[in-house]
Amino acid sequence: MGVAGSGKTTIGMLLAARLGCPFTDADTLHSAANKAKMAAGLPLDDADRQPWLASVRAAIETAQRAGQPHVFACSALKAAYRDALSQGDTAIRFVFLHGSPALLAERLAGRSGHFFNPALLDSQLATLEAPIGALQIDIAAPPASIVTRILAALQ
Ligand SMILES: Nc1ncnc2c1ncn2[C@@H]1O[C@H](COP(=O)(O)OP(=O)(O)OP(=O)(O)O)[C@@H](O)[C@H]1O
Ligand SMILES: O=C(O)[C@H](O)[C@@H](O)[C@H](O)[C@H](O)CO
Repeated sequence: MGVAGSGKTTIGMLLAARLGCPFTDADTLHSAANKAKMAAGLPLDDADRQPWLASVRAAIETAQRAGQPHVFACSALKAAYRDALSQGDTAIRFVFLHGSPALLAERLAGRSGHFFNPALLDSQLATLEAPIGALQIDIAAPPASIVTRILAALQ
C-alpha cells in the first residue's frame, strides 16, 4: 500500500517473484470511469473507491481459496479501506511504502504510459492515513533491497 508512485507495482511484482506466488495489481480492477477520472486530474472519492475496493476484496477471497501466498498492490490509503480489504483477517499483512513528496513526484514524473495524472499526488498525500503497526518501508532504496527487507520482516 501507499500513494501513487510509491512503487507498489514495482515492489509487489518483485516480492511475488521472490515468494514464487501470484501478484495482483488493484490498478487492473479500476473501472473505466475511475481511470478516466484520474487521467483527467480528478481524485477518486469514497464513492468511486467503494466498488473498486469490493472487487479487490473479492480477488483476495479468491486468492485465499487458492490456499497459497498472494501479493496485492493497492493504494489502500485510508484505514477504512484497509479494513474493507482485510475484514479483520490478521493473516493479511500490509506493507506501507513511504517516501518524501519530492521523491514521489520525481518517480511519477519519470514514468510514462500510465493513466494516473501526476498532478494528483497532493490529493493522494492528503488522503493518506498512515497505518499504525504495519511494516513501513522507505522507498529511497533500490527495489531489490526493499524486497529483501520486506521478506526479512515478514518472516
Ligand atoms: N525503489 C525504487 N527505486 C527507483 N525507482 C523506483 C523504485 N520503485 C519504483 N520505482 C519507479 O518509480 C515509478 C513508480 O513506481 P510504480 O509504478 O511501481 O508505483 P505505484 O505505487 O505502483 O504507482 P501507481 O499507484 O500510480 O500505480 C516507476 O517508474 C518505477 O520504475
Ligand atoms: O485510491 C486511489 O486513489 C487509486 O487507487 C490511485 O491510488 C491509483 O489507483 C493509483 O495509485 C494510480 O495508479
